[in-house]
Amino acid sequence: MSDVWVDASAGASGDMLLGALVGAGVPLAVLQSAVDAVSPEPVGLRVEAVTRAGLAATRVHVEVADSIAHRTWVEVRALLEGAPLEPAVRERARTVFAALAEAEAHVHGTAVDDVAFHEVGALDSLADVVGCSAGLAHLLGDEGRLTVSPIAVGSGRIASAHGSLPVPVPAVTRLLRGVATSAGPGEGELCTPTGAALLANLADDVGPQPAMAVSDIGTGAGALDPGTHANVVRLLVAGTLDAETTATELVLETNVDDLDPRVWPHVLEALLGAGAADAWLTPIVMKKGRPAHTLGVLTRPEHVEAVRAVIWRETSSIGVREHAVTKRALPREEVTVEVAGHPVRVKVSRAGGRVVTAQPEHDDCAAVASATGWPIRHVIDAARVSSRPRVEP
Ligand SMILES: O=C([S-])c1cc(C(=O)S)c[n+]([C@@H]2O[C@H](COP(=O)(O)O)[C@@H](O)[C@H]2O)c1
Ligand code: NI
Repeated sequence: MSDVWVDASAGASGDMLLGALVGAGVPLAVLQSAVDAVSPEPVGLRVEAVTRAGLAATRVHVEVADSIAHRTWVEVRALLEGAPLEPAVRERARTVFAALAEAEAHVHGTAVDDVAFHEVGALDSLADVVGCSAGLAHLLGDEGRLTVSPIAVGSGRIASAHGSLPVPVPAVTRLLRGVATSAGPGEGELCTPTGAALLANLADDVGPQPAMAVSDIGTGAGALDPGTHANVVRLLVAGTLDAETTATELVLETNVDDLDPRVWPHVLEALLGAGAADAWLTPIVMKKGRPAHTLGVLTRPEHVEAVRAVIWRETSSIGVREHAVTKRALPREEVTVEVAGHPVRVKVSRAGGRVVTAQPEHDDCAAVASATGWPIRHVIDAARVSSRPRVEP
């Protein structure tokens, strides 16, 4: 299961979306077997690497020898219902064609069941809708969300089965009601009825790219290469974010009331040197009202012998309590930024893909403060601000 974002800022068509899906890593066989399941005649899908205005893109050719120039919505629905398709694929394809039928019926003033698709009813459109439905079902699984950018529709006029049509064509304007659209980067029909029906009906949200750690990118091209802009649709797949980790570690504790307090910093340093994940002191008042300290150490099991040896050697303790604890940790990464020309490491942690902390390394900040004479709190602020564009989605 992955979340997906489609960038339709240069428009979209069924074949462009097929290309973007294959470019993002959906096996061609996933699309081909869904198309084979529905098509009454052989349909071949062929992949070609192309460029559009200097961008490398994937084009999927739909190769058909369709004998029927148009199909009614009732015929298309029967094909979908009779086909051995995964339910998630059938439902998506049915929803998309139902939307196309409703749009056509509205535009031409006919009953939905009487709609006869011309161009959009041919086998290549069936392949576009069913292939895209299968590809998206493959990426999204049960829980993935599909977000689509505002859609470029184009401008001008085109020739169609209805003669010359204004762009966006009437079916597209109907299909994209309520969806953010604009003319976009070039003249002509940038968004076709099939592209519009797929995006408008299969998207969970419309908007800019959501927070995601992108793992795969597909750039899909259709037949048109207008030369004015890269006529492509991009599809970004969210990777699996590093999961929160869970580990069993040990906490060692001992109460000490008779150690020269000046040696504690050395003890803590020696414990960290022996492999402890953390070591700390807590002031306490012990039996008989004596001021004392609890020494606490967190360590992975493989370091417990060495840690215990430091306690025996460096402190006056003659007994420790040891218990296993569950340690849960967020994934973290390190980025290095520059403050006044000096490097400062910043530790970044994420939860559910969102940055929850960005903490500049104190030693680096102290080094910059002493090199520049800046107050250290200003160095810390500057490091945080510099890290922001690098760490926030
Ligand atoms: O096939 C029909 S009835 C049809 C209707 C309309 C309307 O806007 S109404 C437009 N078109 C044009 O056909 C081609 C193919 O569309 P695809 O979605 O199959 O790529 C396209 O240029 C449409 O604008 C067809
Ligand atoms: Ni029409």
